[in-house]
Amino acid sequence: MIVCKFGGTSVANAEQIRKVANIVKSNPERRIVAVSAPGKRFSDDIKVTDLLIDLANAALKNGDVEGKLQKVVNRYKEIIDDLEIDQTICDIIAQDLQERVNFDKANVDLFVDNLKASGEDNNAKLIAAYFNSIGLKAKYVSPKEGLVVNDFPERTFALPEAYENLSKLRDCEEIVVFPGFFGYTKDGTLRTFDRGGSDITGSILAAAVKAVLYENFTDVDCVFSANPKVVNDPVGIKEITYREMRELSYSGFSVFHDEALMPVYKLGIPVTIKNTNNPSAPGTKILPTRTLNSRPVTGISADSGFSTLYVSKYLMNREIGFGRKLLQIIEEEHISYEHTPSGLDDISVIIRSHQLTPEAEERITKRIKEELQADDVYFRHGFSMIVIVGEGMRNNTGLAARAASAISSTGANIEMINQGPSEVSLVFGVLSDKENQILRALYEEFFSPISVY
Ligand SMILES: Nc1ncnc2c1ncn2[C@@H]1O[C@H](COP(=O)(O)OP(=O)(O)O)[C@@H](O)[C@H]1O
Ligand SMILES: N[C@@H](CC(=O)OP(=O)(O)O)C(=O)O
Repeated sequence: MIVCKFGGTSVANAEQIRKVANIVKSNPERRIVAVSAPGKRFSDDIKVTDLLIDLANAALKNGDVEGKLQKVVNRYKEIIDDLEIDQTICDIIAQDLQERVNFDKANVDLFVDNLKASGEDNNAKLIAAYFNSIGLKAKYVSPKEGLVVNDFPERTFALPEAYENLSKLRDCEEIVVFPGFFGYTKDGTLRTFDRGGSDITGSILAAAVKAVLYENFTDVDCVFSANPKVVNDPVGIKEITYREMRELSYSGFSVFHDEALMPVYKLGIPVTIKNTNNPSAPGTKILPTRTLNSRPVTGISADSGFSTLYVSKYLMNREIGFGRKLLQIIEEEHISYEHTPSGLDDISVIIRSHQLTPEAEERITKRIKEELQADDVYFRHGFSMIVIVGEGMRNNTGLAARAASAISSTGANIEMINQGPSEVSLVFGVLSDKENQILRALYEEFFSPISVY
């Protein structure tokens, strides 16, 4: 049994949904299909999820609810008309959206989650109806039927019982069409995963039914060794390990959500990234292990939106518990951290900037000064992390020097270097203004002139 996930670009309009049906039809092993909300049809288009966030904000601030709701309905209506499926589904979608707009607004996050999730929920109903209209026996299955997630406000994740509950989908006679991106808490509250979280749903389903393969369909032939929107014609990756992919998707390879690897990783279920627009291309295989080739670096990613908290104190290294106390102050603000590069008397904590507010920064700074008697404490913003990843890196000397020299050729200053103990990745913190230039310079250093798949 194969679980497939089709991303927003693969279900953005009627033409794409026809391709999805053909892909599902072409292999009888494809029994479970997770779908996203309609995504971008062209580069300046707006994803349905973003239209829904806009609608939710209008509902919260007494904005143009009717106009924004109609915009969402129109996206579905166009698809329904083109696919020539029963029009009643359009009325069902309009009514569903109206009900969600009238939902309790006491908890703003849960209200927005409820509207956001309708993008995939309604698309799954629509796609199941289309499959049936062309004789492909299919059934819409709601995440209410077992995708149990944890309670608010912690980051959303599937509880262990979700896997047991969803395992029964194995026995479904029809093709299961399952909406991505959300689940329900034990008391029936809807919660979404992070943006891009339909990848996570597909992975949970694959693990639950113990699929032989999780196929993730998107709009590129494979995972490339660098973002194709920044680097011209990057090398395609044929095989990549879970941990290489985890590092790369964490730090900018938006093609696959980093949290989506966990459920399949535990069971060793292989993942392939494939193109809905070119399904015969072999795609990229994500596997527990791979044979190393002559190239030490598998991919280079870059992501912006980082801040650093800098703390210095003379004789910090002698003070037992300094690091723990510092991280506890951050924990008490419900903030997670990414890296902690340190010297003898100073330490930096790298944090995703979206978690910070001026008030939180002030509180943290004050507490570190008062409680830890630090000499110097301040935040800096506007950083990017550039990550070089490869299982072959640990057997290669001089790699960090080559990377540093490529970065310095752009005139950028390296603000931070971090190498994890597994030596599968090397992280450089730089100011964001040179991010793309640095990515291109590093690509040139490690991949040119080789440009074949
Ligand atoms: N290293 C990479 N390899 C392939 N695609 C990448 C990479 N980095 C970023 N991307 C982008 O990821 C996009 C696919 O992800 P996404 O937009 O989430 O698709 P979907 O709609 O299928 O969920 C590609 O169109 C590509 O621009
Ligand atoms: N629609 C949601 C979830 C998702 O996974 O979408 P996509 O498959 O288009 O990345 C989002 O935009 O975040």
